[in-house]
Amino acid sequence: MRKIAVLTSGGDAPGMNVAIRAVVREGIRLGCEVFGVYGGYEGLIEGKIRRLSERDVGGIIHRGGTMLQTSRSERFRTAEGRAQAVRQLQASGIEGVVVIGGNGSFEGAKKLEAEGVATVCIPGTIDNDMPGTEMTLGFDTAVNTVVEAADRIRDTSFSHDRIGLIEVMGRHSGSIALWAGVACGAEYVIVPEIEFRIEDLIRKLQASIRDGKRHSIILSAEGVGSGADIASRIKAMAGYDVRTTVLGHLQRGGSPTAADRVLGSRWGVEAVHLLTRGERGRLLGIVNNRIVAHRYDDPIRQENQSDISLATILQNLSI
Ligand SMILES: Nc1ncnc2c1ncn2[C@@H]1O[C@H](COP(=O)(O)OP(=O)(O)O)[C@@H](O)[C@H]1O
Ligand SMILES: O=P(O)(O)OC[C@H]1O[C@](O)(COP(=O)(O)O)[C@@H](O)[C@@H]1O
Ligand SMILES: [Mg+2]
Repeated sequence: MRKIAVLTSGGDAPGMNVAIRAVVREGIRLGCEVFGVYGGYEGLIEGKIRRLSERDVGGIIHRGGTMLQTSRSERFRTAEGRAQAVRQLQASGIEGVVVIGGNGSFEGAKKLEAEGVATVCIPGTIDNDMPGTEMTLGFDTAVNTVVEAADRIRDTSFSHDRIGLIEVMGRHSGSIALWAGVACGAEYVIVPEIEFRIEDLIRKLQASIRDGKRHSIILSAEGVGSGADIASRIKAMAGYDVRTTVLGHLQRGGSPTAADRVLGSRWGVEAVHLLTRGERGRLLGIVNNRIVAHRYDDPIRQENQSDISLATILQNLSI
């Protein structure tokens, strides 16, 4: 395979640029022509494809977002849209595509593979909700961003004897809330994977207050609903002063952590090696710090889908 392309799709994630850089530089090192598709699957349909040099991916290793930009493409969900995408690749003589994205993008990559295009998928999403991997690209950075914010909110919550409720991202996943919750010493975490009873939360807050601690940090994942609604219910039932912060897209940007930079580099290089060896239809992952490549048609185990044992640790360590 001599012509390969790389694209980013779905929600952006810190570290996507690192993976793009690795695909381009390793591809060229091995004698390939490497193309960037601009704007995810939507850009592919529109033929926004440009050859990239090693220099074109200089100065991006430390930058969040994706230099190729991304999209959520309704057209790519249709057979006509995908047929147009395949035609665009054929017109440029591209035989293999590295797709960097989340679970939706992975579904798209499987469809592209079924249409005859060789694909390898790199799990890139802050949500950490993909099968076959203990970690997704961008998750570590997002967790660190949340921890930094939560530390700041704890400072002011302590000063005012308040409850700080922080709503974090995770479309259907509590992973960010669980990891950041343990890391910032949160008193409570509310995630879609665990049934939430507001009475339990209020009992815990009351016990803290009886014990002389009058501030607490609660992390709620967006998948359980609005943090502001939960805060209103706490106020209505127990009368506590609760301030809500929705971190939102703050969590999606920013410079990737070293862990994400190393992961993105390893996956980018591996994706190129697979395609140039003719191994296609693979979803990359990391398990026990080893890079793995699952075949799309293998039953892919979820290695670490929201480790809810973290909620028990958090519960037992917070007082
Ligand atoms: N079942 C599917 N078939 C074809 N394309 C899909 C499918 N699911 C998702 N996609 C494509 O992948 C894009 C990104 O998916 P999305 O779920 O929004 O983000 P992410 O990949 O970050 O999880 C979608 O906008 C769509 O173009
Ligand atoms: O970019 P948008 O459209 O605001 O989407 C927000 C969603 O994207 C995420 O930030 C990341 O999810 P994906 O990587 O799967 O797209 C979710 O946590 C959130 O629910
Ligand atoms: Mg997703």
